[in-house]
Amino acid sequence: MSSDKDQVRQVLGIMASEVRYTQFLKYFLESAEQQYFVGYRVRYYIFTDKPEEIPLVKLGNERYLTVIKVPSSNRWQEITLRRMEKVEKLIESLLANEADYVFSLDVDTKFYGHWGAESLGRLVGAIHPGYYKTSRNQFPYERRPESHAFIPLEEGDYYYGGAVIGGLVKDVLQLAKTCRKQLEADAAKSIEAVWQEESHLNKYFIYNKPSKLLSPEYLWQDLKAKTKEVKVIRFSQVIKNYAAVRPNP
Ligand SMILES: CC(=O)N[C@H]1[C@@H](OP(=O)(O)OP(=O)(O)OC[C@H]2O[C@@H](n3ccc(=O)[nH]c3=O)[C@H](O)[C@@H]2O)O[C@H](CO)[C@H](O)[C@@H]1O
Ligand SMILES: [Mn+2]
Repeated sequence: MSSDKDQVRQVLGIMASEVRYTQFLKYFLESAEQQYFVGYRVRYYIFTDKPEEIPLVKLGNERYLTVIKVPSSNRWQEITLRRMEKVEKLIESLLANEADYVFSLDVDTKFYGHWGAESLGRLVGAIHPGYYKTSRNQFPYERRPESHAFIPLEEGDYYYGGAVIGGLVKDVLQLAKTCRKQLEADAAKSIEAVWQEESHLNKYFIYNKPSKLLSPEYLWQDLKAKTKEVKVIRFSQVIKNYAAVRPNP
């Protein structure tokens, strides 16, 4: 696959920023302008219940931002659960003919280092920074057989973070659609997977393996101590006061 700049029509970042998460957007966008696909056509899509709180950030040449208003939720689990549905709808309604690649990203994050074409692939996942040293039977996969996200102890390759999902628009659509259906099937049985959409993502990746794995360089957490093995941190979750930013405990 060539990822030459002229052959990539557009790369997109999709993120949810609901309830009090708009406060993270200024740093997210400012740092993305410095690091994320610089030199490519990029369009950010931001889902929010508070469009008036989206900060004005100066965007570079051929970089655009679209705000999509969504209803408010009272449960943070609801917000993350519905990300798959948002990604699916957005790709179906807008992106199919507009872009080649898409990434869904958490907004409570900052870019500290270059993130470019080396991250592109048909289907892209990132290894969760909390579990790259953990053995498989300790991964926080959904372990209740009643859930569609269920993974038995002897299955699975890695534990992937829900904060970074990417790939070709067509492949990300397939992922989002499948996970959305599984989430709905669980909801119909009144079961919510232990890590919501992240649990379903992990299940999907067992049977539909990512063609590219991003190391925890691409998904770090500011609160984690620096380690010898991860030398460059490119994208990292900021430290947040969960009680202050989420709508419920
Ligand atoms: C590092 C990583 O992989 N983090 C994942 C993890 O915890 P996190 O603690 O990172 O979850 P989180 O609170 O950041 O929520 C995920 C994302 O949902 C959005 N949001 C959430 C709550 C809210 O009130 N408003 C709002 O806009 C926002 O874009 C946020 O970045 O587990 C979540 C599922 O449970 C997601 O899979 C996250 O991606
Ligand atoms: Mn997050």
